[in-house]
Amino acid sequence: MEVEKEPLIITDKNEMRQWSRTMRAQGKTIGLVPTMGYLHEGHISLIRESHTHTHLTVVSIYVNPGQFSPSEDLSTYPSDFKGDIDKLKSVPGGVDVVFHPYNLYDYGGGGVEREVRREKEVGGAVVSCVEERGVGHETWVRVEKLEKGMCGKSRPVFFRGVATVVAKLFNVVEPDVALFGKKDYQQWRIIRRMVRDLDFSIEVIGSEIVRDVDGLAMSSRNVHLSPEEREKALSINQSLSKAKLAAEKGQVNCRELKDSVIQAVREAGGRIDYAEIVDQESLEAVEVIKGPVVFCVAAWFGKGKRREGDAVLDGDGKNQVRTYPILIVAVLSPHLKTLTLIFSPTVSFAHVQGFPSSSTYIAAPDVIPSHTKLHLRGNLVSNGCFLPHLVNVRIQRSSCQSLRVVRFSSGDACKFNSLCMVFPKVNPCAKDGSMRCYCLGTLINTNGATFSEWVPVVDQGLLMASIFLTYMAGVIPARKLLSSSRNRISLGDTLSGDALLSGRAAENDNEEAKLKLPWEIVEEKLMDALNDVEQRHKMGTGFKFEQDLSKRPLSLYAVDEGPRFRLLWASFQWLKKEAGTVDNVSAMSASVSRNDWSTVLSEVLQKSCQPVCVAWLEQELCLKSSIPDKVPSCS
Ligand SMILES: Nc1ncnc2c1ncn2[C@@H]1O[C@H](COP(=O)(O)OP(=O)(O)OP(=O)(O)O)[C@@H](O)[C@H]1O
Ligand SMILES: CC(C)(CO)[C@@H](O)C(=O)[O-]
Ligand code: BAL
Repeated sequence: MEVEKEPLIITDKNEMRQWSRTMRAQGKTIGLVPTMGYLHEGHISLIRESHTHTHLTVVSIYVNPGQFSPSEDLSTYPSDFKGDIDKLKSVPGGVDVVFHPYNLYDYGGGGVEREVRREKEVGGAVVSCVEERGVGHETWVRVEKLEKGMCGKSRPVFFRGVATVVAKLFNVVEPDVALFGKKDYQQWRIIRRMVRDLDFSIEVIGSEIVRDVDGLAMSSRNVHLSPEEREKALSINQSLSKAKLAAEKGQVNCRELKDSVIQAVREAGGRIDYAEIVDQESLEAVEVIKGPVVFCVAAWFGKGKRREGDAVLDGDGKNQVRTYPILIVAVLSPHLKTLTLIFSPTVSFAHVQGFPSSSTYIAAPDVIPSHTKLHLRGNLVSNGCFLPHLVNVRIQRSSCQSLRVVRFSSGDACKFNSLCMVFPKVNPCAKDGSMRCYCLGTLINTNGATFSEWVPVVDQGLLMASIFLTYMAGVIPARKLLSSSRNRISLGDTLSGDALLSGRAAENDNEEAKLKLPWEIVEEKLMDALNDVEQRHKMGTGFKFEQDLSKRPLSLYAVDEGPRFRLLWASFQWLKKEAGTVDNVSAMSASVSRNDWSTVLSEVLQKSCQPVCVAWLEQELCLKSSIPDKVPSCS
């Protein structure tokens, strides 16, 4: 096992708080990933997400007795602390601290742990294993409305215990950001509400569900499922996927959508706890889909073992392809060896290797883990034509995930015009909702394109979109690393999401940089990148354009290092100019709220994406020589 970083293990609350305060005094930001241990890829995805937001990451491992009633499975909850630490050691980027308290309800001498006989808790009293032990803890946080439905119905003390222990963790760890999985959708919403209502100064981020190779949402309790039960439990995800597809095709009647899921789960031998389509914010049941909703399901399989799953439906049942919460996008061409993918909604990165032929894929983001190497197998193009189709793609990783990929037919190319780009979390300031930008549709004129022309045109547009996302995600090479890691600055490396090479991440580390305004920092980095590229070209170590570039102007080769930085440069100038028109963004940076930022960014992006892409495309298509001699301006 390759050790990335040895986490510091802290068991004492006061020591934990002291560590956090020391780090914060040094200007470091802290991300907290609360867990109950027995870690899997779902947890790891939260850690990766944390890396994109903060300097340091704390993972708490604590099986909280406060959220279990005495009749629930506290005593059989799986645990393997040593195994957890081993997993955490090998997470890319590492974990700084594992907070593993023995008892978070120990206040030093006040309470007495004692056995209470089971009979005492029957009779309607709402008690958790904390009260049962008589430790004297009596303060609970309740998020009164949101906790009522779904899981709250069958587990009356659950959310009270979750909200309370998370509030305690927040007070002990004092994080800047906290990360939760949307697998437990209601829990995530409840924590967000608690943070808002109690004025915690913490950003709560929801992370997409990570599924196992068979499609089952990863979960610590899955270990209790027998292979047969596991197989049956897949009915939740499978029927939810069908319901999601039906909703995307226009089915807005929730009764019918729910019935189809309930029936499928029952037929597989599951006992439904709940199957609800609810408003994403209020969690109130919805009868007809008109806005953003989420379909939550919990069912029992086997002896009291339960699986949960959920699927976010985009509210507007009228739209079809357009309502995919895309992006991305693999841009695949036969001559390419690797290519960077950028996935929304987490704006994460991956290389694609070994793809078989020219194709463009749009992947459903809910099933894509971040930082993933993809290996596409089989002939994905049949009869020279793309059919809208779902295919399974294996991901090269020890724990394989399944990846749903939507292929578009050449006939669907027109639909592509109306595809909206979604920039959900282009930066940590983005709101929970998505920022939409319709720039691609008009840029790519696929009308009348033949099959062979269509792919490169679309590829080109998508790649440019990716570059924008990359820019916005802060993945611009850091100044201090440019010279020392020159040989690493290739298309793949630069976009790999490697925290070391990430402009935003490196920027956070750079004390000097903090003193400057964001625009200046980015400007400097870009200038360095461009100078670096030019120098390497002069020294003959840079990328050589293909001889026949002019014959294939839309080839992806046109977007190698130099052009890519020039596009970023052009984008930057445009963004700067646009930013000036909405207000002086540099000056605003210290004062605007995070939500204002996302609105500003959204507007700026919408106004600037298309013209800058067009300007850049014009520049690049006119390039006769292989060596760029000047930085183009797009104004
Ligand atoms: N498959 C997953 N994808 C994304 N996030 C997940 C996934 N599984 C768990 N999480 C998140 O990890 C955090 C810690 O969860 P927890 O330790 O309870 O694990 P779990 O797998 O959810 O356990 P359980 O089997 O009890 O449901 C929660 O925010 C949870 O939503
Ligand atoms: C948030 C949490 C760690 C609180 O104990 C738990 O409910 C979980 O792991 O989902
Ligand atoms: N992630 C859910 C924790 C629980 O079921 O207790």
